[in-house]
Amino acid sequence: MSFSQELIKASQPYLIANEQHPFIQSVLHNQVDAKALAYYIQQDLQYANAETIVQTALIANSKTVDDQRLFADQLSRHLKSVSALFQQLSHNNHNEWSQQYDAAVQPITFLYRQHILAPLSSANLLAILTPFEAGIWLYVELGKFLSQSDQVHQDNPFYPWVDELQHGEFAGKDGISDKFMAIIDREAARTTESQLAAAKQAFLRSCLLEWYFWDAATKQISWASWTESALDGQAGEL
Ligand SMILES: Cc1ncc(CO)c(N)n1
Repeated sequence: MSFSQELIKASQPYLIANEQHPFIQSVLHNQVDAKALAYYIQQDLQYANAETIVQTALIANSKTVDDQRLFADQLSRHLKSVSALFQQLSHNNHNEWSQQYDAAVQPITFLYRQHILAPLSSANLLAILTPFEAGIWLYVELGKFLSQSDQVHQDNPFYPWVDELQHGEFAGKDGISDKFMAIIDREAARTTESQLAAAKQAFLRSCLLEWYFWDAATKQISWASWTESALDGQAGEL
């Protein structure tokens, strides 16, 4: 079994948990809560900014021009798709695009951003790529799940997201997720057991943080709501 196959196998329970999350289920039934979607749009834009930083590090830590070009091309596509997709989602959700971009980074977004940014100081391609690719892989799988349900149509405000992940540059044999997995396998073949174990843990933690990302949107978790619960002495629930 290749290392990427091992990652995909180990993350199946996380994928199922993401599919079952009330946010994803609400998409499936075209009952997305407008407040949850507005929160998601704002916070995912902040996550996408961290992805931009990760991709500049992937370019900087590549050993070949071919790798640099692959990462640079993907960064360019990322920047184009981020604004187009989020403008569309904002429009569908009746949110003013100009108000979405500068939102404060809320707790789960903060954690997830830190998680994908943490390996940058290692200057190690496998360590930097693996937790970032986990998010892309999971999104492609969720996109597949939603589109194969045949229940998400153009009248669904989340439709552009599903469409982007199925027909964009992400999915399929020539999609970026498979290309990133191929680089992960190439790097995994020449590293140590302990680095592999760390990369696997980072991949699974990304899948876990994806679940919390939907959960944060559903509950609109904020530093203010966290502070309120803590200072009120309420039994802590995320
Ligand atoms: C939270 C999250 N995970 C993964 C992706 C995929 O790029 C994204 N845009 N946002």
